[in-house]
Amino acid sequence: MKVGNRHYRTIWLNDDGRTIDIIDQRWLPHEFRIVNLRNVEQVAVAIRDMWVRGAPLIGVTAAYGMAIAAAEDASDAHLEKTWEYLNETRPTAINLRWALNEMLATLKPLAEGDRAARAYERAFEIANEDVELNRSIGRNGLEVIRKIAATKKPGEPVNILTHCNAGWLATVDYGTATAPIYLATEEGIPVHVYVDETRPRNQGAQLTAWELNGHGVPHTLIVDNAGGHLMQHGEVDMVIVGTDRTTSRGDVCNKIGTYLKALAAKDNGVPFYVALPSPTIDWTVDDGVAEIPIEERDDREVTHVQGKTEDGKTVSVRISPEGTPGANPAFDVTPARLITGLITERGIAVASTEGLKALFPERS
Ligand SMILES: CSC[C@H]1O[C@H](OP(=O)(O)O)[C@H](O)[C@@H]1O
Repeated sequence: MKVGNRHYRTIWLNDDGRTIDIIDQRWLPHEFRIVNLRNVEQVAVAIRDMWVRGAPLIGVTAAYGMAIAAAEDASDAHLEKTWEYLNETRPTAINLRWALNEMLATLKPLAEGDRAARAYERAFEIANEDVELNRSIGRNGLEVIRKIAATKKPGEPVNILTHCNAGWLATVDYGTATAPIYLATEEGIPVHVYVDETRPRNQGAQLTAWELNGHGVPHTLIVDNAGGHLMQHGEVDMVIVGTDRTTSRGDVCNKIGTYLKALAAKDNGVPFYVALPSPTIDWTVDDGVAEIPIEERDDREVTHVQGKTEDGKTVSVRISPEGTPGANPAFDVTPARLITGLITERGIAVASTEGLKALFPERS
């Protein structure tokens, strides 16, 4: 996506042809920092500590991590050890395991001497596939926005609420939930986005707001707890969010707080859509609440908040008393019954086993 007058992806191969460069998202919106990841350990830290985040981007970063590993030592043992090491970085987004499996399946049939080159090639392919999947999600989601726009008075915007960041920063480019918003804006359909701040890591306030600003999309930052009130007062025409893992029956695991938005949307008759590329579907899992591991992050993310001082320093300050512990589940699961539609690269599926199999018959 364009940042100033330059087009960026969130991750790319460094000119040295071996290491990878990423946008270090911890410093946005105040600083746009690019960092170079030189080895598998640095890739693991970048994923675990959310220098990069977002299910598809986590997967692509891990894929490049496998390529760096293959360049170090292309033996089965080293690749399998790297698989384990990177798979442990974050437990919830299925794209991480999907990408690692994809890389192992690509490399193991090859002679060791051919593995490194193919690994970088495959990682780059996965990155490009992500961009194409997101463009398709954008086109399919645009239909939903167009239909709502047709019910509005001329010039009146389609009011969309989104939670966390499922934008281009969560993927290689375009995003999932934001892709239809970007296409609608480019087509001249008036849209306005309510951006949930998304405590505790504030991906909405710090990342989605930054993205929408950069793309000229009208938006308003709101506290997470305001969404239900806005829906009660007819201020929200639709909700669109991303997902870190969607089950074979359409249960959706996403950033903590998504479930509460879905409940409010159901109670107020507001359409609730989830945008996802098919690698985010975990066909081996049925009941999301019972089966999806929910990442528990450091409670310091709850007891402290990061911001920028007036003199430009990024600081983290405590907001609760010393000694008050925090609980920090990073995701929750929205049951399929609360979801209006799953916007995939192949079209919009009803959130059900049958709905997903209709779009992905090869999974029947
Ligand atoms: C397009 S996936 C985006 C998804 O990932 C985010 O989680 P995190 O920032 O912790 O990686 C959030 O759940 C987004 O909806």
